[in-house]
Amino acid sequence: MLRRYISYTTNKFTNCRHVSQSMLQSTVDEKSGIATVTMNKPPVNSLNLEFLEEIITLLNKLQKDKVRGMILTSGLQKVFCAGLDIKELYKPNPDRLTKFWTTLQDTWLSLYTTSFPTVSVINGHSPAGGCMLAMSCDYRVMVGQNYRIGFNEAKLGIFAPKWFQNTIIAVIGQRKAEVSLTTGKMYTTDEALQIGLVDETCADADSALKKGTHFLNNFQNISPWAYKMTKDINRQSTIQWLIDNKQKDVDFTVEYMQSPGVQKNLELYLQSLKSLPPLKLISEIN
Ligand SMILES: CCCCCC/C=C\CC(=O)SCCNC(=O)CCNC(=O)[C@H](O)C(C)(C)COP(=O)(O)OP(=O)(O)OC[C@H]1O[C@@H](n2cnc3c(N)ncnc32)[C@H](O)[C@@H]1OP(=O)(O)O
Repeated sequence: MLRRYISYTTNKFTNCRHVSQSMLQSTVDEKSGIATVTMNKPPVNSLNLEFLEEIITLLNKLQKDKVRGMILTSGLQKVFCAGLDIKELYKPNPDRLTKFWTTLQDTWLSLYTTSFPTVSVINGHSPAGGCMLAMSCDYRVMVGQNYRIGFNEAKLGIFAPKWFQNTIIAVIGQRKAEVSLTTGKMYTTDEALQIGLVDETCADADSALKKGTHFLNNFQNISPWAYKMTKDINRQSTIQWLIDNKQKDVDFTVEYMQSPGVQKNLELYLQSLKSLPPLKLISEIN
């Protein structure tokens, strides 16, 4: 098993504090208080149990450190996040799947309710759970024209649970969310901007980071308390639904995922991941 470690260092030349875990790197700019969190779990930043646990640990640490904002991005070449690790869902061990799904719920609750503003800089493909990660931030900047983003769960023969769907509805509205989720369409950068899945686009990652920082600078003169209260009230019904239905959601998912039909669909999808040439899959599923 990989040894996990956390180290903290301060770089006196850049005035940045670095936090490094095995799959996440975080740098806090001392002057602005903005943390840049880079996901680095090759090959595709898929969300497995251990990765989700690291995300929660880091979010708690950033909260404790009272950062003023966070930019979430990827250190990989062409993938922001490939969504849930399909290996957690295919032929699952029920105990691990229970822990995985509970941790996914907790990750979402932590990210969706942060006391500081958050931006995702989407510098690569971002399907399903990857798109959900981006949607759970307050603002999204997508880089370049080569990547796809969207909710392709239906293409895997599965569906997004209510709290996933409500998060999307809050961003793009009921009608667009329904079309997006039922068709499983993966959007180009321009299409994503057009339907409001992302707030801004730009040519390269550096400019996207600048745009993200620019958005976070809006909060320099906003009381953190006013920010947090406003966000909580705005997101309250979706958050409360999950808090009230956590166990029911876990029980349903664990049972549903183990059903033969779902397992067959996942098997076929995993095969297609192996057999299609690189990047063909994501364009095939448009
Ligand atoms: C009540 C039920 C509730 C269910 C709720 C479900 C909610 C969310 C579901 C999900 O998030 S499911 C995951 C959806 N994700 C995808 O469909 C992405 C599939 N992947 C791709 O399209 C491509 O891999 C990519 C992301 C565009 C990257 O392409 P690239 O050419 O760079 O890399 P590949 O060669 O395709 O992949 C490398 C390596 O990674 C494996 N892999 C890719 N995605 C995943 C994944 N999501 N989980 C696990 N593993 C993944 C892929 O199989 C390759 O493995 P190897 O062949 O190297 O072993």
